[in-house]
Amino acid sequence: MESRTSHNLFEVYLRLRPSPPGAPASERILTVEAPETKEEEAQREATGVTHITLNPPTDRRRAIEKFAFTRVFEPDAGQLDVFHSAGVVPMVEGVLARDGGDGTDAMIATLGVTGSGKTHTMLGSKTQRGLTQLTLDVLFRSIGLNMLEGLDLASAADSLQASDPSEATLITAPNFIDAVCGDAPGSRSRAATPMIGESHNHLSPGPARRNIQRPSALPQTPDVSNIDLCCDASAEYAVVVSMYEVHNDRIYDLLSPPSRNATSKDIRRRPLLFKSTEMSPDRKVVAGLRKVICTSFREAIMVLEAGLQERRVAGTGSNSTSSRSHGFFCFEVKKRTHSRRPGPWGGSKLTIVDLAGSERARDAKTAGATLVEAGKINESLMYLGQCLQTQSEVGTSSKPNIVPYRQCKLTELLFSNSFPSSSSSSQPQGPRRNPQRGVMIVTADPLGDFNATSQILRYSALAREVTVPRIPSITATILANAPPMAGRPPSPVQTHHPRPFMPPGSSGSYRVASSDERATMELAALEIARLSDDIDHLREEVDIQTEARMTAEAHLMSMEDRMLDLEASIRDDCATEFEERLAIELARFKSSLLLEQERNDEHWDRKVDVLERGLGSDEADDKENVLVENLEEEVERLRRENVILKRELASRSPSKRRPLEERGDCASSPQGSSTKGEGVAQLGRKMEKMHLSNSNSRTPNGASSGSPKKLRRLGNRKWEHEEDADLEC
Ligand SMILES: Nc1ncnc2c1ncn2[C@@H]1O[C@H](COP(=O)(O)OP(=O)(O)OP(=O)(O)O)[C@@H](O)[C@H]1O
Repeated sequence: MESRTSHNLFEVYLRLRPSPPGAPASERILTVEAPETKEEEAQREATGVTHITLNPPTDRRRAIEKFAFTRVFEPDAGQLDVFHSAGVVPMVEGVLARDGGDGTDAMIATLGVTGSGKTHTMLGSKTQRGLTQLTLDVLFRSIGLNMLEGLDLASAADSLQASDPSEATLITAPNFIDAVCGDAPGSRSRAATPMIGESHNHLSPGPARRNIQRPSALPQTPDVSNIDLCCDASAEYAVVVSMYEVHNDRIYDLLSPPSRNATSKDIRRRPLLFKSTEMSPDRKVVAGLRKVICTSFREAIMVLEAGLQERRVAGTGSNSTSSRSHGFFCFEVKKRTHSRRPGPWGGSKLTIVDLAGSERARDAKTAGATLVEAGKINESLMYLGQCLQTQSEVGTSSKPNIVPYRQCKLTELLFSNSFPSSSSSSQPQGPRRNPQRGVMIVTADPLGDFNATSQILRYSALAREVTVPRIPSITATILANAPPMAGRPPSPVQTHHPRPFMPPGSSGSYRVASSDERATMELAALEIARLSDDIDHLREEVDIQTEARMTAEAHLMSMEDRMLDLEASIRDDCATEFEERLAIELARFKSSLLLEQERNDEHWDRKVDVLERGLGSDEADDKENVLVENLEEEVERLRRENVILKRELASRSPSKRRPLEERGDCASSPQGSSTKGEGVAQLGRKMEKMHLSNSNSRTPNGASSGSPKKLRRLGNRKWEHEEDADLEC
């Protein structure tokens, strides 16, 4: 079996946890086999142990499997052994990029069954440092004097914030620590989670959160002060820490306090988005995190402790050590040229991942929400397993290997930086980043659950071989039915190691049987062997089917959850759209109502106009009527005057009695044959005519030659003269 290493995704190491003292060695399911040849021994000295054997429990008839890893750490391996042998130091060197440039991202992750030692490996214990502390110690020590100083921090914070592509809120470590530690004044108040894109002064204390205790003494062992790496001498550095967890396929910030719902007063954590940014279109980032700028190892450890506490409390509601979520601890090593006019910030990041432990729902006896949670964890680990298996199949498969890492948040976060970034069309000049270097430390308990351990090993091993197929122990079966041999206890070896079928009688230790009996026994043995084979087959089938059913159930649960989410979002969308449309329709209705009102008003205005105009024409008619009345009055008056004049004429001398006839009556009767009666009637008509012509030809000053007043004022001489003329006629 060839163990092969991958340079693209992860180097996979297996770490066996020590067994409790007094545990029976016979129950060990994982063993490291001793080298059988000198060559094997030499190779082991050079590379260390690379294979592990998985022995099924004795009550099961399953094949013995052998798994290959980059290296297997036996139970006695300490934290420092793992730190050195897993190649953490070269990874830190890659992140520091001493020869200039941005460096290479690094990721160290642990994978294993619950209780197998993942957290112990990554975070250590009260007395021992884990890989995280050791790595950070080396990192900060190596940066040394090139670390940004306190005085420069204020100005650097702004530029760090500006260069961050993840819409994060940056805060300095002293302020963050003051806000989260129980001894900080005013730290008891809980402020809201900053919104995405929201920023506040990174020098002011950020919102307070759960109170944590300042650790009085941090573990000092193992000591890594002898490891001294070089950093880029021409650069100044800052370390930006962010922490988040993946729980039920959602990402939550561990450095932001949960916000309190305004209405229900519930404390809620807002899930974050994992999205592409303009600055790095082909690389995704977790958007909206809170990040803390640390300039010393101690600060980084304090921030780490705060995030871990949040993870414990938020994940389980208690300070339980069991990880119910996948924890991501990111240390972005920012660097820029160290000169009077510093250049832009670049750098790379080191991510430490403490994955949740896989657990068999049947064995863990979980129920309800915890079962769903366990289902989600198992589902995400199954997807991770698929990705890792793709890596192990690279050498054996002729098909192009596409890592299916987009199936869940966990694998997206773990693998999205594992491939070289292609410069996008929008940024053709953009820097081309190296794929991250990844180390996966698989932890296993040699005394742990066989099925769970077997599944994890199958997922993660670089290669696998079924080395010793277990043949049913036919002889043992037959011998078990045979009468015990006198004076000799049955050997335990017989139950563990297959032996070829020995026909009774070939050895003196068996009783001599007749040929018939032998033939029957041989047939029986063959039948038993066949049945045992069938049973083995069926058992394996059942195991596979059970595993598949559990996976399907977990998948179903997650799908149901997604459906609910989808339904909720569709409902939200529908409600929003309905409200928008309602608002539009209301606005339209209001505007048409206004228009209608305006039209009505206009209509009424026009009606009023018509009415007014109608009333105006009536007035004109009235004026005409008044004029007619005036004329009638005038005629009446003239008639009266006429009567008066007639009376006057009648009272005058007979020689002067026909003055009016002189003025026109003679014209109407040129023959002079008109009678006296006709003359009087004509006079009346003349008078009316005269009056009308007077009224028509009235001069502006009111003077008229034919005015009756003037007529009245005519002197006697005139009348006489006129009368004379009449007479002449
Ligand atoms: N290599 C080791 N040396 C000493 N003790 C260990 C080692 N590995 C694990 N342990 C102990 O085993 C216990 C369980 O380990 P740990 O909490 O690290 O498991 P885990 O895999 O992180 O579990 P979970 O998935 O539930 O978080 C702890 O008490 C730890 O101290």
